[in-house]
Amino acid sequence: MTTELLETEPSTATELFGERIDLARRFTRNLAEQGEERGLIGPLELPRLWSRHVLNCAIVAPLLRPGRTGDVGSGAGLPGLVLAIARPDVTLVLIEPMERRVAWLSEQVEELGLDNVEVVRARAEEARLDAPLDQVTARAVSAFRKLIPLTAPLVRDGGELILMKGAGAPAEVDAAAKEIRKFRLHDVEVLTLGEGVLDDVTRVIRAGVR
Ligand SMILES: C[S@@+](CC[C@H](N)C(=O)[O-])C[C@H]1O[C@@H](n2cnc3c(N)ncnc32)[C@H](O)[C@@H]1O
Repeated sequence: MTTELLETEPSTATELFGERIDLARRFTRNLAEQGEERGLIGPLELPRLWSRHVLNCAIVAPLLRPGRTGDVGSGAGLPGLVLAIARPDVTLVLIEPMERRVAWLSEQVEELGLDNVEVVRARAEEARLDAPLDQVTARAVSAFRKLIPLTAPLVRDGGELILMKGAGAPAEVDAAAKEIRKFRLHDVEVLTLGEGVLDDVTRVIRAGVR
């Protein structure tokens, strides 16, 4: 596939990835070259692949604690692979049910030489993990109230959900009152990341898991 339309790398990329910028460039280029034909990104995404996707995910990296973070519904590796590149001190467990997406994720782990990623082919509600996770991320998987039962059971007591959301995040929190109580989430907040840094801010619902 042609990568002529690939967005010029924004200068913020180097700030967000530091010395790991070359890995981020390789991942972005691989996604630009193969993403559309492999059904990972839509045809209109190349001109905004850095700003709307890769950087939008990288801005979340400082929220991760050292330990094991799951990414439910990783798809193309957003945010899971981007976070693994930005945070080599964190192990990312990518939980994705679709075989061809799992194949892509595994290939990228190998190609980029990432030693802090585990790929698990499963639906989140059926995933059998060795140990509870410290945190779980998800992006563009489903509404918060539906994500809670998929993600909270995977997280240890004292861990967190970090769910990437759009402008409707506050309304999603309001709509999830029943699930928040049922799964004993606490300190549920909507964060806005990247103001003045990214073209489009990133919104995150962060919640503690008891
Ligand atoms: C719209 S894609 C988003 C992919 C990626 N997170 C992104 O932001 O580009 C949703 C992904 O969630 C996965 N998915 C759907 N239901 C799931 C479930 N119950 N458990 C884990 N993954 C799921 C799909 O296979 C798909 O890869």
